[in-house]
Amino acid sequence: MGIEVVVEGLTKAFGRQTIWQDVTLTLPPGEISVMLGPSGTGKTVFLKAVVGLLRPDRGRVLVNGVDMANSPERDIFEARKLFGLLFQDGALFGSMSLFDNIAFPLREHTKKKESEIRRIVMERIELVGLVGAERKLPGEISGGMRKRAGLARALVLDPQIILCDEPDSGLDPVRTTFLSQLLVDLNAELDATILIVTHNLEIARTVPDNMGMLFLRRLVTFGPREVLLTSDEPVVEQFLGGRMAGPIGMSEEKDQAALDREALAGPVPERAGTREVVPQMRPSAGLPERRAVRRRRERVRELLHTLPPAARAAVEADLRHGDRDTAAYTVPDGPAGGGTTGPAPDPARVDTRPEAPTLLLPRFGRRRS
Ligand SMILES: Nc1ncnc2c1ncn2[C@@H]1O[C@H](COP(=O)(O)OP(=O)(O)OP(=O)(O)O)[C@@H](O)[C@H]1O
Repeated sequence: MGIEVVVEGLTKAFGRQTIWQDVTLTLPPGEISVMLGPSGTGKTVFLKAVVGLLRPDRGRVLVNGVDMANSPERDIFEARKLFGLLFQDGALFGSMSLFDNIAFPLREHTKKKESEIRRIVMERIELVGLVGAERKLPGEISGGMRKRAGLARALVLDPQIILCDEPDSGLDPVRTTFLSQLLVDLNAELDATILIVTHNLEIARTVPDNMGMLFLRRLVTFGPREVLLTSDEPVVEQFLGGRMAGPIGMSEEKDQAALDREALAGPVPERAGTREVVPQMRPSAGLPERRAVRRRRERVRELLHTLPPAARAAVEADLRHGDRDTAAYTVPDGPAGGGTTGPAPDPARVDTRPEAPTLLLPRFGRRRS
């Protein structure tokens, strides 16, 4: 099972610019979490702090007993081997073949023989569906293939924690869905803890177990996906609805005068479906169910009494369906979840989840005995 990541009171500034402060959250082991936030709110800086590539000014990041924020560099370096990192652009070396790029961490960090390296690299290449492309240079393949190569490289050291920085950037919606499916499938196979930083609402709505959002130098919320997806925080509603009205401005937050002008113009109608808890993506046919799902149900059951009403209703709907399915649940009309537990989910909606595509990346598409 993946490893829990505990972040406590994390604060980071560059000179006089505070990026975020007092960020506290726990990434539950083996679960998938997503961190949202408008551009420039410090999501990448957060990932770098988690993996110990940037030292925060205050706070701790506990991974397997190592504080990634304050330990000696030697200990951080060792603990970093637990991580797989997928950077925005795949961060591949342009002059190296995909094979050599993917082999790089093994050659750098292990003393494995070339034959063993070849076995591992080819296994990961198959896993992400790049068989046949291993001799190509990064410049000779598409952006989506580069992402998958980056992911293969992130997987060669058998990470127990996978951090993905905007895995969707530069991908079309179809490739983004394939990549989402790949991440869910990897989680089903590896049971690794995964944190994805993204702006992509489709990924945010369908992939994670937990969601958080950074805005205005603080963590607005972090918890079970139902909390953020039903939240009535203005910044969350604006972000999920992709609206102009709200506290997020073109470059940063809006000033009070702009907010006052908006208020005078009257309430903005909510876009349909904005606060809907849509079904979570499931592993491809032939793969095991994600072990995290059952663990999360037990965990969230304990949290139920602490959740806002709309989130509680959505979680209850999910629990009612147990292992059979994940129910779609729409927040009832009315202010802030209406203080009501809401209607039971419409059974007709339960099966609206798109079937897992059968023609997937080779590994996931192949028949299993
Ligand atoms: N090494 C650094 N030195 C100084 N400032 C930095 C450094 N790294 C990041 N920043 C600043 O930190 C802020 C947050 O950057 P970051 O890249 O984490 O944002 P982000 O939320 O990931 O944005 P995007 O969604 O656009 O990728 C930015 O203002 C950036 O200029």
